[in-house]
Amino acid sequence: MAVYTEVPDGELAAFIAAYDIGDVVSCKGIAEGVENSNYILHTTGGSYILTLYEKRVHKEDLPFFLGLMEHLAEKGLNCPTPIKARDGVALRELCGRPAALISFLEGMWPRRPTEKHCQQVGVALADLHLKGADFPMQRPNNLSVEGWRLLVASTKDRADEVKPGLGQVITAELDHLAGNWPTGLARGVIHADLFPDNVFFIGERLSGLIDFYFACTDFLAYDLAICLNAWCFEAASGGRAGEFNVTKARLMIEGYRRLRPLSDDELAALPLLARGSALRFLLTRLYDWLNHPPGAFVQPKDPLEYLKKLTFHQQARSVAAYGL
Ligand SMILES: Nc1ncnc2c1ncn2[C@@H]1O[C@H](COP(=O)(O)OP(=O)(O)O)[C@@H](O)[C@H]1O
Ligand SMILES: N[C@@H](CCOP(=O)(O)O)C(=O)O
Repeated sequence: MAVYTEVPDGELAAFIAAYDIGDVVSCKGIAEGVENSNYILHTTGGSYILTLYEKRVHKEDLPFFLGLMEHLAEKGLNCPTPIKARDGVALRELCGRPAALISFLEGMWPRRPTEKHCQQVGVALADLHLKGADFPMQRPNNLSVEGWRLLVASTKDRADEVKPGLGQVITAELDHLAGNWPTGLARGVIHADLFPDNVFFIGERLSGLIDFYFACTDFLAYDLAICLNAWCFEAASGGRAGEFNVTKARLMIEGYRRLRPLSDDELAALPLLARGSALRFLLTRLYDWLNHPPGAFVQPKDPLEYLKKLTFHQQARSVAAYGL
């Protein structure tokens, strides 16, 4: 469960008193999520998410994340927007942690993504890229090639504890990607973690995007590659466990292209970008797997799920593998 910092009632009341949102009715920790402490806060004025930013989120990045949410929400993207206190400031401190209130979004994330979900995610991702195009701040992606290099260095010696030969696989993959990573593709603001648990639906209609805490400036098509990995492989259990669903991929890419056309270079780079994205999540999961303290309440995610995805993309010869 992701409540690392407990907030005593007195401190909460003092924090909320800085806002014009009424009085606290209830404040409950949210079990989902892994990075930060999140609470659902009901006041006499409405419902909000209270987030206390924990160790992995750097304080200096918060103006980028909060500024981006505000920018996108103002442009009409359905995403949370930071709530400003009476003094006009959204980023504050609570229990010794950076903290912010953001607006509450209705909806549920899909436990079993369908073709319809994937198509709408493609459209929403392109919408985010277009609406983010004039966001003035930049944030380098610290989980691109140089970040992978650091993660490989810190995991390769113990990677074979998870699967024999894994250390060699990640080292060779990093070499391949570092030597071939594209340079000239269209860049802009990307979400960088648009997994099913960060996309809300009401019924079958996409109702909003959350969790902008990995957002950064990088290739737009890399964001699409992240989504292909996160949405288009069948769930680990069930008849087609782990298989790539080419129909979902085609619908997602078509959905994306409806709002933002992909250049020939972007399409040609897709298999490589998908490999990079698979390595990125393989490495962060591997790092967490090897370093999580025994008894920690957040269960680390399975790194080998992303090894299987990486193997699929290594065999993809062109964008035809993704249904185009
Ligand atoms: N703006 C929001 N509106 C409604 N629920 C939210 C909102 N932000 C977060 N949540 C809830 O909190 C959970 C964890 O949020 P998330 O940002 O993914 O956390 P973390 O960054 O710690 O992984 C989500 O799965 C969702 O249930
Ligand atoms: N999506 C990442 C982990 C980050 O989790 P989130 O709850 O912040 O979306 C993964 O699956 O490895």
